Amino acid sequence: MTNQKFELTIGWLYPTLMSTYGDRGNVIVIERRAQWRGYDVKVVPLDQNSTAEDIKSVDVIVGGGAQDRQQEIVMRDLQGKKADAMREKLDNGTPGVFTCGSPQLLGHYYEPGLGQRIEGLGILDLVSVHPGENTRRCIGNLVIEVTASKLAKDLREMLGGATPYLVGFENHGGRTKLGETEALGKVVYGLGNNGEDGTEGAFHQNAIATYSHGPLLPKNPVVADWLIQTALRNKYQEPVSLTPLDDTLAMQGREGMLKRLNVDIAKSEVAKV
Ligand SMILES: NC(=O)CC[C@H](N)C(=O)O
Repeated sequence: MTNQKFELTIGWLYPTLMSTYGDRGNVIVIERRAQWRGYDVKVVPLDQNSTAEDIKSVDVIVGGGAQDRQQEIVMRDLQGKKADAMREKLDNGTPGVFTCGSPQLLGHYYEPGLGQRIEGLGILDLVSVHPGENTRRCIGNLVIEVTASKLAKDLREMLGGATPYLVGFENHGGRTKLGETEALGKVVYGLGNNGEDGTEGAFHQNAIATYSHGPLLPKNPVVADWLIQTALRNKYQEPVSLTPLDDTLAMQGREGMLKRLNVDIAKSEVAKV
């Protein structure tokens, strides 16, 4: 089979409500990296005008960060059949990347600094609470080592045996505590889920949840390729290997950031910020 046959549909959650923090970059990176390899790509907004069928039709899902007010509007819309469709997709291994406000909504609930608790979809076993408007926001560069076992193994393989580190930028008031859901990784620099237990993000089947904006994928193109590869394998039920792309600039950017943060990834110790 030639690459030309592959078609990839990206579902983008609430583009106008959940793009406050630049996570649109994740959609662009998946789209471009798939196009550069000759695949046909469609980007489908999954929002107030969409149905549960639209959610079911996509191969990979991207959800960005949002402010508390927008999260509430999204959760009111994402009910009933749409919620069921999201649950079914993620439980069955549709890959996705969900940043900050999105994972808060995929958990059991999010308690904003002001106002009522927002019930989540409960797909991820986690809860998020904003400790109040007068508390410090978690803002700054973030470096994590991916520890979620399946993802860590795949990324390590794709990186030729190197330890998978992700570089990003966090900006959140909410603190997340994980239940049974596996963490995405451990914090090497920054605060992560709550600034206390050293965990960052969550991983469920093939869904990546993270506090890392940046956006995440331009800074960590290997994750974009993992999402594309997983989506195509699921869809076509056959092994898919992606043509390598020249990521020299992204790699230089990562090196520069690690140097600036004084993170020695060889030691992988939790750095204090
Ligand atoms: N960056 C975000 O998505 C912020 C999400 C959330 N409202 C918080 O401040 O925790």
